[in-house]
Amino acid sequence: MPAAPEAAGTVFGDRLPLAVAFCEQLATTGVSHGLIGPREVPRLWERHILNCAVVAELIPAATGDGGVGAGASSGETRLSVIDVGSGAGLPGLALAIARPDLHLHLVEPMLRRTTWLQSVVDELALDNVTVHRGRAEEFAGRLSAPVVTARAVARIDRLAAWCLPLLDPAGVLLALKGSSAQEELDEEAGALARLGATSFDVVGCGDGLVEPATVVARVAVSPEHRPGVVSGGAGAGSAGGRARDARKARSGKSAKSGRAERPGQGRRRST
Ligand SMILES: C[S@@+](CC[C@H](N)C(=O)[O-])C[C@H]1O[C@@H](n2cnc3c(N)ncnc32)[C@H](O)[C@@H]1O
Repeated sequence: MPAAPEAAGTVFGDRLPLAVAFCEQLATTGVSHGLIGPREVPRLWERHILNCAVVAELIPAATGDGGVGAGASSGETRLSVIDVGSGAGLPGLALAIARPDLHLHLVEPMLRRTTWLQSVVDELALDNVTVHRGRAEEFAGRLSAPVVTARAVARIDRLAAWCLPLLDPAGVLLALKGSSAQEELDEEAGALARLGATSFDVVGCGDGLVEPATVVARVAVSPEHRPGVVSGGAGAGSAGGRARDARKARSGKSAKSGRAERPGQGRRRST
């Protein structure tokens, strides 16, 4: 197992032993259960654990009033975050370890993966994580939070169609992306607006901690946004969306109708 770099101490503080235990799980059972490739083991810290944990910079501190999603337990004072397509717990478990003031809801459809995720949660005795088995779309109206995260799950238009219905009013989707982030946002600006996004931008995280910086596509919804409402459709208005709509039409299924509002779009880029 690779040794924890110095930055890990800065990011995880007194929870570093939990991060080391997570790294151990990834390097052993994560590989043997097929959740992470063996070639990733030497770079687990830099490319995966730290790269994900630094996204905590973009998540506000819990205010004490809960910020609790529809699916979260009552009485919860931690800020809820939904991680869609958690896979091997990235970024969900890395964030839960770095930020005990958050409650992470890990949404993952594959049984093999949710079983592994739950075993890691139990092994590390994390009391701020709930594992949910299912596709993000199935949780619209059942689970919501002020922040939704996702890494390597889908292109931004499809991801927004799945994730924006999980956002509370004025909530934000943080999609960990590579260098394609700005291009994807530019290409899917219309689709994002139809899906209810009011602004989007690209931000870099982990300055001085990870190299290169983690690139995040940030998509926000308005204070009037209603959780559970699925507007537009995956890739509505995009070439991919039109192709999917055409396939649905040919197969006799109707494409989802869209709210055709076009709110203002932010395009600030900072790194
Ligand atoms: C390439 S993996 C990425 C896993 C992890 N986020 C990471 O960065 O290592 C994509 C994950 O998204 C999950 N996934 C695919 N479609 C999904 C959906 N509609 N809702 C939730 N998860 C989904 C897959 O099961 C898979 O675990």
